Amino acid sequence: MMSEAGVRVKVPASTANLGPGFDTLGMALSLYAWIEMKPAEATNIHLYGDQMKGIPTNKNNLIYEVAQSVFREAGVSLPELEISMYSDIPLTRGLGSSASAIVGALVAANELIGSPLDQAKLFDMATALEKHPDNVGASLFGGLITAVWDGAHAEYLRIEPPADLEVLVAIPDFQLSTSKARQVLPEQVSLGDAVFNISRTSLFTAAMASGRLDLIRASMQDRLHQPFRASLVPGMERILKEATEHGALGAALSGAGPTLLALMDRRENRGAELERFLLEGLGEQGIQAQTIWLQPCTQGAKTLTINTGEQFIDSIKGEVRA
Ligand SMILES: Nc1ncnc2c1ncn2[C@@H]1O[C@H](COP(=O)(O)OP(=O)(O)O)[C@@H](O)[C@H]1O
Ligand SMILES: N[C@@H](CCOP(=O)(O)O)C(=O)O
Repeated sequence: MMSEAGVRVKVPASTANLGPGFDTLGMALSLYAWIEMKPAEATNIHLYGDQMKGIPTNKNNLIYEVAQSVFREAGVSLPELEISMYSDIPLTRGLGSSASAIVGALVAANELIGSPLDQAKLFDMATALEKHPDNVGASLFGGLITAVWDGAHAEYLRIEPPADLEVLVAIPDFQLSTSKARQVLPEQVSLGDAVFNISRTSLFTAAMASGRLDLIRASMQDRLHQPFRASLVPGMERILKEATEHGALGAALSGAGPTLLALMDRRENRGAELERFLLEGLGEQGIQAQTIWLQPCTQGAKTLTINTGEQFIDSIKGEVRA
């Protein structure tokens, strides 16, 4: 049944790959976007927050287009929508902004028309749009996910991240689109490098599933994408190599970058040292960055209650970062 009052969805950011798990591993993070969607007489798109600059507010908007793909799939016609969105997820920095927008739009549009599509269908649609299941899986299901995609269907397993895991991200002040960061990757890799990554991804996944934070250092290593992307993020190579000497359990390029991510055990008391190391490592290369401490987010995209008369932006004020 159609929800005339509209629906509101909160969706987490995500970090993909976690080093070795290229296009496979993703983890939801405690940084969020909110999307509200209502049936309307004419389409109107309101975007709030500094992160939304430059995003179209007409029917070319990704949220609108994704919503229409849900309606098409469900055989429903709903061409005019009122959409509001606020996001704390920086665009084009490797924190899954496009995945969270896609997942938020899929979940909101589906809920708006009475949820005819199940989660598995939404995951397939999200992966087909994003082209890899890692970010969208994390934003949809929360926690750490390991996923496979055969071009039509995605399968995943969700792992509860260890409770003591903390995440530090250093977000450089420049954008790097995922498509540009994929263009530098080789078409073929050696058997040795494939084995290197399979073994680390397997160990990392098993370590996370069993709470063995001590195994992150050995397993958060990659030869498939980070070495090729290093030239796009000056300072990254040294930071990834030396972060464990400054309190990190391990470090990686977040998604396709340029954000760098370090995992830490919250019982360690070396957060300030690690933060300084990341900022100095980038600063030496002339790159300004913002650091944010985050937690793994255990919940995926969720629908929120809309109270009568409550304005979208007022309703989320207490929760946004800025
Ligand atoms: N809320 C949104 N509405 C419309 N487009 C968005 C939204 N969020 C992200 N995008 C699109 O996704 C692009 C970023 O995707 P990508 O290069 O994969 O980086 P990332 O997902 O790591 O932020 C943006 O440049 C923009 O075109
Ligand atoms: N596996 C992808 C992940 C891209 O993540 P994003 O957050 O940068 O969009 C890749 O490494 O290309």
